[in-house]
Amino acid sequence: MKKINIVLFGTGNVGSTVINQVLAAREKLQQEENLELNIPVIANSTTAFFVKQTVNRSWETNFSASGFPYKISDVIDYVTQQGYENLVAIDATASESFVDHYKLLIEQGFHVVAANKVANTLSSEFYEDLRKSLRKNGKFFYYETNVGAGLPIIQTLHGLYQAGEEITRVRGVFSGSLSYIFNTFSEESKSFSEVLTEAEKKGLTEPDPRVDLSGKDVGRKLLILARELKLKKELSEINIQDLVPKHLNGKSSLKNFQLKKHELDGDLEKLKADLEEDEVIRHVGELEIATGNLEVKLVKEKRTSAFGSLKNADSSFEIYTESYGEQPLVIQGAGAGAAVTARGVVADILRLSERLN
Ligand SMILES: NC(=O)c1ccc[n+]([C@@H]2O[C@H](COP(=O)([O-])OP(=O)(O)OC[C@H]3O[C@@H](n4cnc5c(N)ncnc54)[C@H](O)[C@@H]3O)[C@@H](O)[C@H]2O)c1
Ligand SMILES: N[C@@H](CCO)C(=O)O
Repeated sequence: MKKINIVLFGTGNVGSTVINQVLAAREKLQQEENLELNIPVIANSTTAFFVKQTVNRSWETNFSASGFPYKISDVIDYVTQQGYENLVAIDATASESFVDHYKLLIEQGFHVVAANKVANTLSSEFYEDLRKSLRKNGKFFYYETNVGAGLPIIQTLHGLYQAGEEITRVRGVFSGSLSYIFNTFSEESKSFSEVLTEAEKKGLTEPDPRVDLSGKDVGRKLLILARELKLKKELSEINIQDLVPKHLNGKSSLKNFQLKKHELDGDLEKLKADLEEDEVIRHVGELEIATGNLEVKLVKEKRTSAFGSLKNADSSFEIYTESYGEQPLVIQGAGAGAAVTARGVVADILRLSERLN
């Protein structure tokens, strides 16, 4: 039986769902694939919980009762003492600083699966350095959920690129959160801030929704795709329409933003009032390969158009290539949400496990 040992960082919406999905799939994987997925360590920003083999369905209670403050070195020492094989670190945090541990984890024997987009969107130098470290240590890095949550965007684009296909343009509603927000705001007579609160409660937004509203999250996704296509780009080079007023971002706290988010309502109400009867607002990202132009913006779309008819938290990605010609390859479906994202993380773990002994 092949054994995979998962160390999961981030027990929020996505991370906790990953644990539950792995536990639910364990028996079937053992019987059908001869594969044993264990989760001996789970950790959030302050607390870790270690067990000998794997956490069980009472993990939340056990984590609260027996978790303890930890440092990353405690986790490494523990898995080393236990002699675990096939170690996989899952980054289900949204942390800007957790990625500083990747190199150490890789050097200490971990493969990495990340829902967190930060590692792929820091400087090109960090990006290349991380890949050098993976090659040097014979480790793998999977991050399909970085773009389109559970949708197979990165693997599709990567496969086309590797196969020699000329990709000319990628255009899409990249953000599941903003899709939900603008789909709902365009249709219903609720204020923008009310709809935003709804999206937050449904676990569709980033932990800090300003990361979505500022366009940074979609900017990150564009950058990740651009880098898959070997374009040398930085986040600062993307033209991003920012929906958050300056005084509510930057040094201003998340708490202050939550108190004052109704200040966004005026501008967005005005945009909505300017729509024709057959139009809706959509948040799109565009990547033009020939010019290297990456752009994130709000647009007006006809209700009947491909993007105009999107529902719920659906994302839609149009990939224009030489062989597909005028009609792009389209990938569409829920672009945010804990269940679909966690499923994408579990699928990454399984793809990774196929490459391990
Ligand atoms: N929610 C979605 O639809 C979706 C889709 C695709 C990708 N993602 C990505 O998944 C990640 C998690 O999103 P979420 O909605 O579950 O967030 P969340 O806020 O619900 O959970 C984040 C978790 O990370 C933990 N954490 C923070 N800093 C940490 C650190 N330094 N070390 C260990 N743990 C730390 C927190 O304690 C918390 O448990 C984000 O990077 C997000 O961009 C989310
Ligand atoms: N906030 C993100 C979650 C998935 O990364 C989105 O809307 O797409």
